[in-house]
Amino acid sequence: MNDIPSTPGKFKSTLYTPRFRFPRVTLYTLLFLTFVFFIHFFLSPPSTTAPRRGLRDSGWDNQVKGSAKTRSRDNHVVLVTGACGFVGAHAAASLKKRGDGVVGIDNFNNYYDVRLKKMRKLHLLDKNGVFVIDADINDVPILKKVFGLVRFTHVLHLAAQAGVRYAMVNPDSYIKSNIDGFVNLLEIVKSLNPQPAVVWASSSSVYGLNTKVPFSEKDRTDQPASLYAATKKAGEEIAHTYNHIYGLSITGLRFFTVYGPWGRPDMAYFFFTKDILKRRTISIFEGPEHATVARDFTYIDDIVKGCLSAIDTAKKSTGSGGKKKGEAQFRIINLGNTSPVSVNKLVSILEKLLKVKAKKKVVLMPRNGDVPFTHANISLARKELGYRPTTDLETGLKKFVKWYLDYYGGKKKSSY
Ligand SMILES: O=C(O)[C@H]1O[C@H](OP(=O)(O)OP(=O)(O)OC[C@H]2O[C@@H](n3ccc(=O)[nH]c3=O)[C@H](O)[C@@H]2O)[C@H](O)[C@@H](O)[C@H]1O
Repeated sequence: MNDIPSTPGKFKSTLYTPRFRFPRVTLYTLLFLTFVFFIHFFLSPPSTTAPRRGLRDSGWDNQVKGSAKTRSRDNHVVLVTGACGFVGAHAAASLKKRGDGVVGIDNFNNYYDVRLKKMRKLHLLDKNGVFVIDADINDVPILKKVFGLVRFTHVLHLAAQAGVRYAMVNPDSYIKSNIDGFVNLLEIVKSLNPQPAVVWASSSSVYGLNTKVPFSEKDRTDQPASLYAATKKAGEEIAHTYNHIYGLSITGLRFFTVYGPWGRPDMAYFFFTKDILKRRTISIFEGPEHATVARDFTYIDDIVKGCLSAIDTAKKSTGSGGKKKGEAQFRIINLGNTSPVSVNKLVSILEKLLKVKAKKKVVLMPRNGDVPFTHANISLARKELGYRPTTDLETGLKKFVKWYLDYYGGKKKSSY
């Protein structure tokens, strides 16, 4: 009976009920803020610059998952970094064509013509259903998001700052991509469960001033001639550390001067072609005492076969969540052509294919990171990967020139 109010409207209770009243000013402020919030939320136009590319893109997750779907019995799901680079685009397309799940990532930097990277994406990747995330490998949140969306079995790490001579112009970019970026990627990969196996691009340039030919993986690689080479060599040591501490399965492939259709415009065979067609003088390097400068030019299709086979023969990583559970595979393998060709010969093949006589000047090789000679011993690649390069320079350049003329044929007035 005690609870029945004695007077209508009043509760007689022993419980203390605080009577709270907003001060008038606070109430008005709250009402005003709520009004502003609703106006902003419902009426403001959608932002055109997401705070971090991709993270707020609602279509992105599904595209990544779709692209990662595998049709092969091996169930390989591969993240390809540098997917719109020369080797990356070809490798990602080949993986997808054979039924692997493939997701690409590329930062589309402007080291060379970005349009070429976009055209590789269009012609080699979009066409084959490879989705490419526009992001840098130093972007931790993006990488974490991608690895959270998809359980990759392999990472084919081809993103890098390439080119030996440019290292004197922009040294920082080599550290950012080839060291920071690589470590960043490995840091994330090592903490995954399960950890994917890593296959990545090292370089013939690690042989530096080595004079013992052909270059074998056992030869010394402690005399780099360029910062590019030094960062690739550092990459090999870093890879070893992550293999040793965390049980990551890692294969480093030492590529020897890769060339072919959709190639890199900073490479000699590419800009020689352009300059010969434009009747500009090209410089042919020679060593001291007129020594011939030569390269073990390797055709892109052979390199791609080597990459795919490295993925297929990669053993599983043994660690998980950052803890090593046993010894893991660690490999470093040359991917070359085993038949060096002089730069002079390269030019004479181009002259024949282009039907234009080159204007040449022979100059002493500048001290800018170049080495006089490369020649791969590929015994290990044969044994480990069943690698057998089949394209000689003349055949490969023929395919390159055909592509070049098709690609640039319609762009006569552009300044490519
Ligand atoms: O195997 C690698 O790991 C590297 O291969 C490639 O480097 P390189 O083998 O040096 O190719 P590239 O520059 O095309 O010069 C070819 C030849 O032309 C000579 N050369 C060059 C320029 C010039 O003006 N004149 C000239 O004679 C020059 O002296 C050389 O003999 C990649 O760029 C590099 O990123 C890396 O992947």
